[in-house]
Amino acid sequence: MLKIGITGGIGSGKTTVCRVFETLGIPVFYADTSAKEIMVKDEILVKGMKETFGAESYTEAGELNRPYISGLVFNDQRQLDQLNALVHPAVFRAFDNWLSTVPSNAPYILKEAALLFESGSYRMCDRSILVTAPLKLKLERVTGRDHTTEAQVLARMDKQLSDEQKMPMADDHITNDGSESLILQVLALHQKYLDKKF
Ligand SMILES: CC(C)(COP(=O)(O)OP(=O)(O)OC[C@H]1O[C@@H](n2cnc3c(N)ncnc32)[C@H](O)[C@@H]1O)[C@@H](O)C(=O)NCCC(=O)NCCS
Ligand SMILES: Nc1ncnc2c1ncn2[C@@H]1O[C@H](COP(=O)(O)OP(=O)(O)OP(=O)(O)O)[C@@H](O)[C@H]1O
Repeated sequence: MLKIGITGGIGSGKTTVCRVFETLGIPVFYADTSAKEIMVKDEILVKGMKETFGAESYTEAGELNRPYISGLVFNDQRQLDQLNALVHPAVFRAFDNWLSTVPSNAPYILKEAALLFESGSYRMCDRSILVTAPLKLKLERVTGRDHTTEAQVLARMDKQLSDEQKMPMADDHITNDGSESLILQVLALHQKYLDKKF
C-alpha cells in the first residue's frame, strides 16, 4: 500500500486538504487526532504523563489538561522533548494498527501529521506532501479557529521546522494561499499517485 505523509505548519490547512482527499475515497490517518485519543485512553501513556508533568496534567474528569500542558511545553524545549518522547512512539503504534484496518482496495493512504519531518514519521511513508501558506494567513486562520493569541501560535511555530527547511524534504507541494485552487492541486496529486508517476 502506497503511504503518503502530509504535513504543514500550524494553520497551513493540511486538515482541510486531507478532507478533499477523503472526498475522493482516500483513507486518512490524523496523527493529531490519534494523539488526542491515546493520551486519555492509553493507561501507560497517562501514567507517564502524570509522572512527568504532575497530576494536574489531567482534569478530575480524566481529560487532558491541554492549556496546562501547552503552557509548560511550548515555553521549555526540555519539557517538549519529554512530551514528544512519550506521545510519538504511541502514535506510531496507533498508525500501524490503523493501517491493518484499511480496505485492501484503497489505492493509497494519507498520514496527516503536523510533525511529519520533526518526529521522523516520514520514514514510514513512501512520499510526502507539504502544505504551505504565508505566515500572516496562518496566524489569521489559527486565531480565528481557536481561542488563542498570535503570541501562542508563534510559540508553537517556533517549535516546528520552517517551510524553508521542510520544502526540500517534501516530494510534493500544495500552496494554500488562495492563489491556486486547492481542489485542482489535490486532483493533480491524486492522479499522479493513482498512475504512480513519480
Ligand atoms: C500540547 C497539547 C496538549 C496542546 O493541545 P491543543 O489542544 O492546544 O493543540 P492541538 O493538539 O490541537 O495541536 C494544534 C497544533 O499545535 C501544534 N503542536 C501540537 N503538538 C506539538 C508539538 N509537540 N510540537 C510542535 N507543535 C505542536 C501542531 O501544529 C498542531 O496541529 C497537544 O498538542 C499535545 O498533546 N501535543 C503532543 C502530541 C503531538 O506532538 N501532536 C502533534 C503531532 S502527533
Ligand atoms: N483555502 C482556505 N480558505 C479558507 N479557509 C481555510 C483554507 N484553508 C484552511 N482554512 C481554514 O483555516 C483554519 C486552519 O486550517 P486547518 O485546520 O486545515 O489547518 P491545519 O494545518 O490542519 O492546522 P493545525 O496544524 O492547527 O491543526 C481552519 O479554520 C480552516 O477552515
